[in-house]
Amino acid sequence: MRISLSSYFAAVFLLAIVSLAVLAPVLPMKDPVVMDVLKRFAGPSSANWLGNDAFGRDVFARIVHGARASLSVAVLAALASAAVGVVVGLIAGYFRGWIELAALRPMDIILSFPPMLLALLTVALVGPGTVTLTLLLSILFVPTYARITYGETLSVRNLEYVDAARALGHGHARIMFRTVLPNVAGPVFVQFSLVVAACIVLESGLSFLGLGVTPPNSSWGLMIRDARPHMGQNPMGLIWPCLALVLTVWSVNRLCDQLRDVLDPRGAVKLLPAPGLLRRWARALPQPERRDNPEGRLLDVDNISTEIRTARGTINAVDGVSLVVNPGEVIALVGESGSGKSVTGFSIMQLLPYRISRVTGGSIHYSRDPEGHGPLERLDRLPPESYRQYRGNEIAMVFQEPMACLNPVYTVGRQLAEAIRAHDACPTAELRKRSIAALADVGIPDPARRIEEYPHQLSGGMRQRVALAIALCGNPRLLIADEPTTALDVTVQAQILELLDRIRRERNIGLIFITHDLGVVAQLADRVVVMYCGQVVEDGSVEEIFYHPRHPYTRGLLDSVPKHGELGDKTEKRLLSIRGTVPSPFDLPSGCRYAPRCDFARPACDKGVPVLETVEGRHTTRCRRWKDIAL
Ligand SMILES: Nc1ncnc2c1ncn2[C@@H]1O[C@H](COP(=O)(O)OP(=O)(O)OP(=O)(O)O)[C@@H](O)[C@H]1O
Repeated sequence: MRISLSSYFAAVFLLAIVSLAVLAPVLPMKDPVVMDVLKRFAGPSSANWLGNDAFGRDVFARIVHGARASLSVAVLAALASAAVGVVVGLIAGYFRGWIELAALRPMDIILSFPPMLLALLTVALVGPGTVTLTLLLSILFVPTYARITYGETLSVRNLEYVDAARALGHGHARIMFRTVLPNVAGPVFVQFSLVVAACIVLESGLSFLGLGVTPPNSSWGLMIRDARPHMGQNPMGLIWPCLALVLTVWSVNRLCDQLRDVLDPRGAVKLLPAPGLLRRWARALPQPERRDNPEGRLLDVDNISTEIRTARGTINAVDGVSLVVNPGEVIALVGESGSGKSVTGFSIMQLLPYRISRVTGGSIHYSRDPEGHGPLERLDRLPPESYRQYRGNEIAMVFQEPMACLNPVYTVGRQLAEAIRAHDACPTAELRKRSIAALADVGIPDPARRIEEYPHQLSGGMRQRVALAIALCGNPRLLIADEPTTALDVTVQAQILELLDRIRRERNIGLIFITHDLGVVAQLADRVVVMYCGQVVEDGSVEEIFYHPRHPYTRGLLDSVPKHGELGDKTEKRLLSIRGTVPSPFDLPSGCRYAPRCDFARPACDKGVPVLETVEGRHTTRCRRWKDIAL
């Protein structure tokens, strides 16, 4: 990134003025308060570089000491207000609800007062002085930071990389400060420059009015106040403090603007350390209910329903879904867009859209025993803090769009290191080695170089491999992959599928593969669960689903797949599409939800929702007519 010449100038000017201000007491300078009436309005000389003011005081010394007062008040106030405002904005935007209300209302109250009026009132009541001024300015500018951070947090909090951080089992504080904050830091930096500038101007204004820094101390506002009555006689007395003021304000703005560009997205802001305490606390939280696991299942989702509240009303995005995953087994969850596949995955991961959705019924059990047959633990009743023990460590998730779920401001190495550290206390010296090994494991060439790169420097396929490497850092035994290949081209798609298959076999991971592409399913899955309008309409082995479908919707999906030799002659015919469209979740048919689009529907199909009937073994269908129709 190119740094402009004006930024260099701003940096040099600020460095000079700040150094002078800090070192003022030890520099061999004139005393800024000592008067010499004989030198009244004397011009610049080798002894007095910028001349003398109306009381014969050295103007250069007063400018430097004025910088000390103006800058310390402004920077301290801007930092204090930033510290409070950013935390308030983050908490309000991240948690929302009543916390949002409680955090933001006081901000609105402060904002409703014009700053100058409030400053005048307070200083008039408390009395002028540097400490009062700093405190006052700090309070005045908290709301501006809070509102900016709040707005930015709202736009970031639902992005996939925040979900991915949750999926890794990170706590709220860690997500807020290490995932969300770096992504909202840009506007906060710009705001910091504006607040410093505004504080310098306000301090000068109040000192000019005699309500800020008090004589004999020096400040730029006081200098302007002293020079104003003599501006005809000695215009330079006014120009020097004004010039110092303008150049400082401009330099701060310029520099913060450039800093924002440097830090986002190709730099990293160092933030709070990992809250290990929260992790330890999570281990002491309520433990799940247990039940026997004679069949050795890894995951047993039984009849879960999930509702989502929208502006138009509440929808049952998932309605009585059951599925079972055994260790090392691949379950493909297929169906058209909006059939509830992702919501099923999010329900298992407890990553449903915050506050607007919840699992309303059914149960989700998971076995932590790597040997199988260990007890099944009930996850759906666990409080979120307890559930975090499972996310990342036991159950991980990869998402459709890797660019959106990788944090754009961190290098690949740092994101891997975070993921590794989230699961075990890996020593810093080993982190790099383990990050490189994790990348090599997902087939990334030259991993030592790649860990130094940012997500935008990688191809789509590589990003997905990185996302997978991050998801695997906690050695999960169940992986939910939500359309991980949809955003990739066909060749890369095939490579990612091969990779998933290899990793699954090597680690005996159970995989729920969410897709709308039956072609992909044939390559990877052991079983297929077909979903339509939030319900499972057919569940069977790959052979049963591909060669002996027992639901007309499954047949329709199969007919929509482009010709694939390995699927047998049934698909080697003209490409068909299912007529009609998926019904709106607000207006679902009262009987079989597929009936309006089904070529085999009879009037009886509209009466009551059909139940899942067993065809044979674990093969089930939600079609009343499966015995009568030839598919
Ligand atoms: N955050 C949300 N707010 C409102 N409705 C939602 C939200 N997320 C999902 N839905 C609704 O829930 C239903 C199921 O959505 P879901 O994303 O699970 O479908 P899907 O089968 O995964 O589709 P796709 O293949 O397009 O991802 C849809 O009707 C969808 O509109």
